[in-house]
Amino acid sequence: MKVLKDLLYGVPLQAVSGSTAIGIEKLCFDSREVSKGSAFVAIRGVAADGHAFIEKSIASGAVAVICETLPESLQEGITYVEVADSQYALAIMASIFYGNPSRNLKLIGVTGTNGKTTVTSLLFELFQKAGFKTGLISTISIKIGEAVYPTTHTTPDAITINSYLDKMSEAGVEFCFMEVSSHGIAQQRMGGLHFEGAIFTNLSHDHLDYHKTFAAYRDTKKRLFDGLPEGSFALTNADDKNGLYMIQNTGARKYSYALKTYADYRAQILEQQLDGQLLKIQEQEVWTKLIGAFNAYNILAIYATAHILGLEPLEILKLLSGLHTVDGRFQYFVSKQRITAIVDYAHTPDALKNVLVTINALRTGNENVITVVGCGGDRDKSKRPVMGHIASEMSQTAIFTSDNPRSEPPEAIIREMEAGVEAQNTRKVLTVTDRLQAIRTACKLAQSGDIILIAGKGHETYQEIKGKRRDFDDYGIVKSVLQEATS
Ligand SMILES: CC(=O)N[C@H]1[C@@H](OP(=O)(O)OP(=O)(O)OC[C@H]2O[C@@H](n3ccc(=O)[nH]c3=O)[C@H](O)[C@@H]2O)O[C@H](CO)[C@@H](O)[C@@H]1O[C@H](C)C(=O)N[C@@H](C)C(=O)N[C@H](CCC(=O)O)C(=O)O
Ligand SMILES: Nc1ncnc2c1ncn2[C@@H]1O[C@H](COP(=O)(O)OP(=O)(O)OP(=O)(O)O)[C@@H](O)[C@H]1O
Ligand SMILES: N[C@H](CCC[C@H](N)C(=O)O)C(=O)O
Ligand SMILES: [Mg+2]
Repeated sequence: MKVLKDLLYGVPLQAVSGSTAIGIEKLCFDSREVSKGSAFVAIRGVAADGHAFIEKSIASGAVAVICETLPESLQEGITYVEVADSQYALAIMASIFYGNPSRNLKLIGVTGTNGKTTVTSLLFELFQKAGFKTGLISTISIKIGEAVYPTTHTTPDAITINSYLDKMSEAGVEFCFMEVSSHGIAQQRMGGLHFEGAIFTNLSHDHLDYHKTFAAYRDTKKRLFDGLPEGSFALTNADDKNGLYMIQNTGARKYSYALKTYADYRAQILEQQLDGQLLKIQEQEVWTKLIGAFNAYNILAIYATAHILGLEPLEILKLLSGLHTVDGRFQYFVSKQRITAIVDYAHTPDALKNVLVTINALRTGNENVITVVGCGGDRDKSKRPVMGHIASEMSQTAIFTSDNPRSEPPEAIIREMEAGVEAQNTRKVLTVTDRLQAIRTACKLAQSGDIILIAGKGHETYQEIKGKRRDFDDYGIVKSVLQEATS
């Protein structure tokens, strides 16, 4: 059992009512999770205000309440702690509750609009293969060595993060690679963590529904680097126009990587084909199964990180060439009819453009590119016309369909995508609201040699419509449709 006053060490307090020398069995930020002996942290969120659930949490057994505003009437026998920032308090308390596990291993955070899952997952694979016990916290899953755990967020809440870091530390994990989303930073989910280093991939349009302006989104990402402890490292993409800005105020050791400009770590693309590309990294050639300029950046960031963390260049290059593509990231197969189907998690304008640039560079003649794409509901609406524009401009046929409409009418989302299509491209666009039918349509339209891109959902195994999730797997579906066509 933990003692409340120990959990509050380092949390700026505004007022305390009751004893802090009490035992705490469980730490919660959701009243529905509270049980006897819990400390309940009330958070003002986007949809609700945790302060409204203080009484409910006490009725469920909470013995301490941490909040930004004390309730008007205080209950006897309950300890109330007023803090300026509940989210920060939760993060610090969660770290202490689990014994500050981030200090028992080397934790490396990866942030940026695109490439976080790719970079963290491949660093995980590389360090495992190099013989280290390794951990991963990513959009797809959480891993501790060979053990795999499902996850709901790219960056989980502070309690979940610390509970997994604790498990990792118990299992003897030496390195943990973790995706750091802008929502995670804004909500201080990493508040009490000790980072060994952080990596910046790139910055482009996303999540403006939440951050409102691009500058606010950018500055949220920068906070990860501003907060790095002394002795840690900050690695940035010097080709990205915000790359140097990200690390300008950090106290960490600074490193950069780039394909175009001067940087500590440099790479060049020598050859490119569907099953891989040949890169030159720091004057050494290496073959990788991951294609596209965007993946050259990812591979270079991985090389630089492994080098900064002490691996030998030749060993890194050998391991890099053995890395597999990440689920749902440029995951492809070629059917018997010689149709190439690619499933990719491009759900931002920049990612969609990068993937289509890569695909178009693979065309040798008159092959058609058929893109099936939609945009998620209840999320950044301003990316919809931009993605509609890119898909119609860079494909011979674009089939606009549903992604995860969530609570929005799918047709309304598609209308917003259509608004970005230029007049000369409208004849290239088909609308098939049902994603399964859209994939079937693409398969029917494709001729031998053509390339089908199914973008936006990547590894996801569900589709969320009107708040309900049903099984859905882009890769499994396109594979079975194309195989049925030949059987
Ligand atoms: C908009 C957003 O990010 N919301 C996250 C946030 O919720 P919130 O604090 O706004 O929650 P809220 O529903 O307003 O409720 C406020 C408080 O009241 C509490 N409550 C609520 C109801 C109740 O009965 N009792 C109770 O105590 C809630 O637990 C909460 O503490 O904090 C929660 C706990 O950490 C998250 O689960 C939740 O993620 C929602 C589900 C979500 O969809 N988030 C997405 C957008 C997200 O975080 N995405 C990023 C990826 C972005 C990227 O790819 O770059 C991610 O890291 O996954
Ligand atoms: N370095 C990169 N630069 C630009 N685009 C990229 C890069 N790496 C991957 N992409 C594109 O972005 C998509 C998502 O990649 P990935 O899942 O690695 O990003 P992420 O940052 O983890 O995304 P999320 O914010 O959803 O967690 C890929 O499917 C690909 O289309
Ligand atoms: N990490 C992204 C995932 C979007 C994936 C897309 N398929 C959608 O549902 O919008 C986000 O939180 O916006
Ligand atoms: Mg991710």
